[in-house]
Amino acid sequence: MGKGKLAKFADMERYENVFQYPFSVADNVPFDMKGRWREIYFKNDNPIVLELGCGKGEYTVGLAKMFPNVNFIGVDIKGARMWTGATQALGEGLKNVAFLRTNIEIIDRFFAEDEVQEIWLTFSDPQMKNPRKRLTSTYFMERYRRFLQDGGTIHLKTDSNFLFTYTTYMQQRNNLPLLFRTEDLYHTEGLDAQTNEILGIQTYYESMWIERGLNIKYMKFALPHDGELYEPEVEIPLDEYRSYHRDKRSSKTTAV
Ligand SMILES: C[S@@+](CC[C@H](N)C(=O)[O-])C[C@H]1O[C@@H](n2cnc3c(N)ncnc32)[C@H](O)[C@@H]1O
Repeated sequence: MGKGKLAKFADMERYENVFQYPFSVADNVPFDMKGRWREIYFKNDNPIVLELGCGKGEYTVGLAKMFPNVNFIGVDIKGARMWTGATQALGEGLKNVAFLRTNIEIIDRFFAEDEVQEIWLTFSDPQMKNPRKRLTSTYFMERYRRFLQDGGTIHLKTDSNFLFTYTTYMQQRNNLPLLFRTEDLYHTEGLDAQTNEILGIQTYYESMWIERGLNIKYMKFALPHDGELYEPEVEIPLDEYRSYHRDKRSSKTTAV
C-alpha cells in the first residue's frame, strides 16, 4: 500500500529538496534564497527553469535528467502530489532539482529579477470562470516578468482547448513572439529527436486526458519585458468535458 498523506507531509518536512511556504506562512516573511537559489541551494551558475502547477513533478524530474546542467524547480500548493517528484529526485540523487510548495499568486516573492530563464505550464487548470486565475493571464504574466529574463520562454502543454485558445489570443494581443505551436502534438511531423523527447514526457494529468481521447496541445512563446500587457477580450467555447459549475461536495459533478 502507498503512503498516506500524513506520512508524505512528514517526509516533505525533512526533505532537503523541498521548500514549503504556503500563503499563510509567506505573508510578509522575506525569503532568504530570493536571488540566491544558485548560490545557496544548487551551488552552480546554471540557468533556472520553473514548472508551475507541477503536480507530481514529471516535467521537473524528467527535464532534470535530460539536462544535468540546468536547474529545475517544481512549484505547486499540493504537497502530497509534489512528494512523488521530490522522493524520486532524492532517490535518484538529482542535485539539479528542487520543489517549492506555495501559491503561484505570490511566486515573485521567491525569485529575483532575471533569476529564471524558462517557465513550463503543464496541464494547468483552465480556470474557465476566472481569467485572473489562469496561469497564462496577463495578471500572472506581469508577475513572471519580475523574475523571468527578458524574452524568456513560456511553454504551455495542455489538453484544454479553452486554455490553449485563450493563451493564443493573449500571445497575439500582446505581440509576444510565438516560437512554436501545435494543436495536436502527437500527430505533428518534423520535430527533431530532442524536442520529441522533451515533449514526450507525460504527466499524470496528461495520461488521463490521453486515455479519454483528447489531443494534446503545445505552444511556446517569449515574454519580453517591454510594453503594457492587455487581456484579450474574446468569447471562447468552454471545454465540454469539464464541469463549469463545480460542486465541491459531489465527486460526480466535480471535474479536475
Ligand atoms: C491539473 S493539475 C496538473 C498537475 C501536473 N502538472 C500534471 O500535469 O499532472 C494542476 C496543478 O496546479 C496546481 N495549482 C493550480 N493553481 C495553483 C496555484 N495558484 N498555486 C499553486 N498551485 C496551483 C494544483 O495544485 C495542481 O496540482
